Amino acid sequence: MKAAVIVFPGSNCDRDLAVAIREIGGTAPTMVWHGDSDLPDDLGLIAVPGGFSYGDYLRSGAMAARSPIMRAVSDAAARGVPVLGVCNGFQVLTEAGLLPGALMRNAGIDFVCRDVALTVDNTQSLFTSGYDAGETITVPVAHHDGNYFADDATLDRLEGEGRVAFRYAEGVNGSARNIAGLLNADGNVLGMMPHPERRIEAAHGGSDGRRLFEGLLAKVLA
Ligand SMILES: NC(=O)CC[C@H](N)C(=O)O
Repeated sequence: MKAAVIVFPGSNCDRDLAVAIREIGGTAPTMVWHGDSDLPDDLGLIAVPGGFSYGDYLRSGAMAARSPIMRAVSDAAARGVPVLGVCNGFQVLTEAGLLPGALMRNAGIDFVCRDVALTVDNTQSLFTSGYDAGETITVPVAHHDGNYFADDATLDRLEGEGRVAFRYAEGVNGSARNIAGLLNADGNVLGMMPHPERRIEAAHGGSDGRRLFEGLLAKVLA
């Protein structure tokens, strides 16, 4: 199986994701332009990268969610193909309706760019099996629209279904219930604001993000 990384005008973490997938999964992903209509066959993973797609105009991720390739991404997700959205990728996936809720402007208004502590809430998922239950990891964030919102009934349901993958150990951006990463109902789509691809080797200051790719890629690229 192969991986694909979707590239939008304004993506800036597409190469970082590609490097993580190539170095940890052993195979370079196919880079797929947003204007394409089709994805490669036999995909084991679709990665939607961070950045400022379409300059974050209208709302972060709103225009990218309506680009031609996202129809193919939605169809693939519905067939069970794993989809990982990081930062702007998470915003794109919520705007595309693949994940519930919305990512609003950070409560403190400012862009937040720093390492944050995350608790791994669900270690049973496809994406988080590389972590130990209750573990706290350190991964960087860099965003101005990371303030996750959903109504209380939705939040209760998401928590009850074990769909909160990662939580901020302390407040970062005003996110409801400190949600930093969220799974879809079938568990094959993960959106997360922190950047695991920016924490995969000692030169990055640590490798807590690496285990997400190790756990995930061993399964989906086999
Ligand atoms: N690093 C990123 O992906 C930035 C995400 C987004 N455009 C924001 O600033 O909220």
